[in-house]
Amino acid sequence: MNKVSQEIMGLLGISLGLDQAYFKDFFEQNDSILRLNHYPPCQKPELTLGTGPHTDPTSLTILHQDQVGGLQVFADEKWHSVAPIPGAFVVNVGDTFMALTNGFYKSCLHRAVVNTETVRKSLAFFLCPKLERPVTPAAGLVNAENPRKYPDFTWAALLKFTQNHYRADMKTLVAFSKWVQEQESNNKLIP
Ligand SMILES: O=C(O)CCC(=O)C(=O)O
Ligand SMILES: [Fe+2]
Repeated sequence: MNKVSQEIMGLLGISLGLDQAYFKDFFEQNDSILRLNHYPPCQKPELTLGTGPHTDPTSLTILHQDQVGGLQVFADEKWHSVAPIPGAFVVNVGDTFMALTNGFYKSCLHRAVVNTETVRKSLAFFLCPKLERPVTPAAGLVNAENPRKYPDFTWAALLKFTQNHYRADMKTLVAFSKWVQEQESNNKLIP
């Protein structure tokens, strides 16, 4: 998974006019996460969600879903089911990559629904930067037409924010940026 994600990072760098090595180098050392999601059947699936609408706070997600189906992405103002394809992964951009590209790549809003019949499982690999490495956009992606959109931060701080203060949703990066700026101005007030 690490290797696949590095290759994708090489291609994403090229797509932005950066060197192929740019994001590969950035993520060569990483504090990535592997998570198994387990969704039991539910008698009233219309009253709940397996995973509520959110963007992944991480950088890149490589998701394997079983054949049950349940993943949905939000595009063109509606939810679309992502039908499972045997042997295929679903690849999503997350908030940290959105910040690294100064908003050129957008994180993808998604959710998972449940059903009355069948257990569903998915396995997600989340590519993340090293915990303490500053997340700052590539210089070539910031200019007068595209000013800085997000403050510098560390993955450690965003992870803590989503785990301790704020449940990841569709506005995570905006809420987090505000929180970072508040913390910085509070620190300036303390002599
Ligand atoms: O189970 C799924 O298909 C989605 C899981 C997910 O969005 C997540 O783990 O962040
Ligand atoms: Fe997710």
